Amino acid sequence: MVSDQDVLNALGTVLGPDGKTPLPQSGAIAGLSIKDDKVYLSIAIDPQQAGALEPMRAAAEAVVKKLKGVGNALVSLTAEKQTPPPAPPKPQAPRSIAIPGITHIIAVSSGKGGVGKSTTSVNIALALASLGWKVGILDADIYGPSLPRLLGLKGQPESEGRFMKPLEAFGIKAISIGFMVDEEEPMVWRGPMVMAAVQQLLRDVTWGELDCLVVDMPPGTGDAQLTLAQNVPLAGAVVVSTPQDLALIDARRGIAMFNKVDVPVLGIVENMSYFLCPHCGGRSDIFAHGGARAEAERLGVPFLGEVPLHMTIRERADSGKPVVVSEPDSPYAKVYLDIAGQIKAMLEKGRQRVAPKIVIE
Ligand SMILES: Nc1ncnc2c1ncn2[C@@H]1O[C@H](COP(=O)(O)OP(=O)(O)OP(=O)(O)O)[C@@H](O)[C@H]1O
Repeated sequence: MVSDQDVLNALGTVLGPDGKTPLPQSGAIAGLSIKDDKVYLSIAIDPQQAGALEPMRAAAEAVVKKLKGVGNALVSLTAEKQTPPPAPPKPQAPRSIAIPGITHIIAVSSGKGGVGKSTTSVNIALALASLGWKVGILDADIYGPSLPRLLGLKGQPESEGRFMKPLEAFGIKAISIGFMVDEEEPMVWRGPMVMAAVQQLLRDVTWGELDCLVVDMPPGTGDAQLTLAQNVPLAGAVVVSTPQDLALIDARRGIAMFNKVDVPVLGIVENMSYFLCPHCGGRSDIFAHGGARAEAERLGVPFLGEVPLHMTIRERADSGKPVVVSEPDSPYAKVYLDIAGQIKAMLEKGRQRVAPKIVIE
């Protein structure tokens, strides 16, 4: 069967809407899905240009159809509506196709880097597993894939035909975008490229049956993050922030991004909320903790919990044995278990994603 990468390689010979940049790098690929031998591709364009860009659409369809293993290809031009429709919102079919076997997919995101998003993702994933769920984690952090380090994983995933077998640690399945790129090779990721790589990690991996797949998103709210939030069939998103005002401004942007694409925000986690001294156990509110709780209240999203800044959390995370599994009875593990419990309850209650409004021209 043909892969997303094969399709993108073939599309490299077709110029995108500006007539200069190859389609995969043009930023215009809005969606790609492959079902058996059928390829569905959508290209985002300015609706005014629908007629002029028909030859581009036809050329893209032709090159994909020519690929070995492709029985049929359907390429469509799409455009997000420029002016909001006055009609009341109606539930729509989800734009992104669900992944068979996976019940819920959640994103863990942060408005900026370095706030402890990956540490939080891994501990939440492990906490969900210890609450009895079958869990997977997908590290989509293009700027610094850290899952292998956090879970103490070594080696590459084995392939099973055209599928990749996820690695396993502490009972959860794990795959990282780090496996798809050469670390030595600098590369500029565009939103659609991230999406193509993530689609591959979502769909070409033998995840099996999962109650929840946790996606560790790239930090920030740019093009790559927006494309991901829009195209992965997310049941919800968790936003991680530190308590400083600046981080909270970024967290607010993150929440706005998910609101824009109608992904429900399951809540905010305040990481490095307060400092717990490893010697005397005393607590210091270094960054004037509590900002994220206030922000969550202001924005009307749930506040999931405060994770202290503590040596043990860092040491355990950085040595590949996160606190939730290495010190399950510690107060730090309890914080993550409590957060995971709230997430699990919300997902079980079935807060459904409402898909963004898309117009097919
Ligand atoms: N609550 C915490 N207490 C102590 N150290 C922490 C805590 N959370 C994260 N850290 C440490 O902070 C560093 C950055 O964390 P992490 O890699 O999870 O951040 P990130 O937001 O995913 O970063 P990036 O966006 O750059 O990938 C790591 O060394 C991690 O161990």
